[in-house]
Amino acid sequence: MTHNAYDSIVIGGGSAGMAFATAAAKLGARILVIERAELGGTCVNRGCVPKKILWSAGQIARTTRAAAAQNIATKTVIDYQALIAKRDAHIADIRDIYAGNLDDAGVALLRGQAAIIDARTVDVGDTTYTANQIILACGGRPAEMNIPGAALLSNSNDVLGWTTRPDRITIIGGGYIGCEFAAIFHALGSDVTLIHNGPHLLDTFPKNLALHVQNGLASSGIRIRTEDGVTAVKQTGTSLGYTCASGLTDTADAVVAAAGRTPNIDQLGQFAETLVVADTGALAISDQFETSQPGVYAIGDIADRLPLTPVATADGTALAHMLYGNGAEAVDLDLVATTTFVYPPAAFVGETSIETLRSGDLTPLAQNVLSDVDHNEAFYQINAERDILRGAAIAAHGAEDIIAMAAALIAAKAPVTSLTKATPVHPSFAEEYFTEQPRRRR
Ligand SMILES: Cc1cc2nc3c(=O)[nH]c(=O)nc-3n(C[C@H](O)[C@H](O)[C@H](O)COP(=O)(O)OP(=O)(O)OC[C@H]3O[C@@H](n4cnc5c(N)ncnc54)[C@H](O)[C@@H]3O)c2cc1C
Ligand SMILES: NC(=O)c1ccc[n+]([C@@H]2O[C@H](COP(=O)([O-])OP(=O)(O)OC[C@H]3O[C@@H](n4cnc5c(N)ncnc54)[C@H](O)[C@@H]3O)[C@@H](O)[C@H]2O)c1
Repeated sequence: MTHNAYDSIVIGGGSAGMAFATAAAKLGARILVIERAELGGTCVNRGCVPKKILWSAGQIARTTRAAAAQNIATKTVIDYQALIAKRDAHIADIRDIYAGNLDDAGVALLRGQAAIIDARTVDVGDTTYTANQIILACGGRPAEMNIPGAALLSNSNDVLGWTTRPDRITIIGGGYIGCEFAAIFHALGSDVTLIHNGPHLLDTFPKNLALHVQNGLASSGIRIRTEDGVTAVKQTGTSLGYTCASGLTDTADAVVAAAGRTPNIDQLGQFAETLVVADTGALAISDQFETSQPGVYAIGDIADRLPLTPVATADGTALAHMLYGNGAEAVDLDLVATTTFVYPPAAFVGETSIETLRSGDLTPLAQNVLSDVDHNEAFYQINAERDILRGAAIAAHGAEDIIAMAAALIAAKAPVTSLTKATPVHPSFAEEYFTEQPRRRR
């Protein structure tokens, strides 16, 4: 049977697909979304949302532990099962809201695994659907590791599905996911080892910020092994035994692979093999999100952009306006703020390898009374070019919010002097770099 009632077929109901579909439908287009699993995709079900809820619980555990160490509170132990139940109920609500949003916008939703037949045709099971454009918003999945015993490894999907917390966890890969899981599970009470193949963690972050995070994780009690990797895993009684390239052997209750992600291009049928792939492994696209096949577009993690939710969402919305509205521009990747949710969170935006106006480690006055027993110092770096703000890196409580303000100043090409014109709050972290830094420079 063939259905031909659509302007665009969207494969994938995650952040990118949802944003495109609702925006395009509101512009009057007839849209079909095909989703094989839960609406909301990675971010809602297996990424940002469940992770940030665990991170928040870890924050509570750390703060109360610090307060208990200073004899001003009793220690709090997080009930992991209750936390997971509450988290999953919250996620189910988000999925319902997403289904309602599609319905309200008049988007048709089909559950199933889609395969592209040609630039206008998609099959789901025995049924064929055609449209003027096909939008690939299929996201990615955890990269598999090709080592003996790989089947014993957990990936980020498994970790965020855990209903009990392992006591001893080893994590392979010191990128966003590895650092976040290490910080969160250590905060919740697990013994954590983090093994990374590069010279330092977070190799896509400004080096000073990455080293600050690494020192913080290490001084909180996480064992970090750089320039190493896991070469084999095996079952050893009730634990897992593993061997490293360096020759080290150890055991853990869970060994987690956090060694990158693979775009879901290979699950779309033979036609997808004709699409040109960029060096990153994601689909090469034009400024208008078109792949190498005219009429086939790619947005979100499957496209060669930045694999972050706000980029997926903004690109989805932009493509809808390009195809059905008055046009739009893709977001400027140089102005995307990003954060790794460790303690405190570490964020950066813009150009951080040019002239550093000032940078340093701080123990903010505002936090002294309740500073954690382990490492909890803040870090900041402000970069400028010819007295125009160009970049910022911050590790501090609230960095994920502060960095958005820095991004706005940088987008506005604000002069460095704008930092001194406004007066920040006291006591606060902001006063340390908003006020003192430019004044000291003069
Ligand atoms: C553990 C973790 C934590 C993260 N934390 C953050 C964070 O804090 N902040 C941030 O900005 N980003 C974070 N990310 C990244 C963020 O989740 C992704 O960038 C974002 O979800 C990408 O959205 P997407 O729509 O491109 O893909 P997805 O959300 O993966 O959606 C793709 C959808 O397509 C469906 N699909 C795939 N193939 C087919 C097919 N053939 N047929 C039908 N359906 C198909 C999938 O089931 C899926 O639902 C995190 C990622 C992970 C893994
Ligand atoms: N807070 C956030 O915004 C957030 C959180 C999680 C994920 N994400 C997104 O998801 C993407 C994927 O995250 P990720 O952490 O899986 O990937 P990543 O690419 O950020 O980090 C993976 C790291 O693992 C290391 N590695 C690879 N193979 C290894 C091996 N065999 N042994 C030891 N180390 C190895 C790599 O050097 C790399 O630094 C990120 O790039 C990011 O865009 C964002």
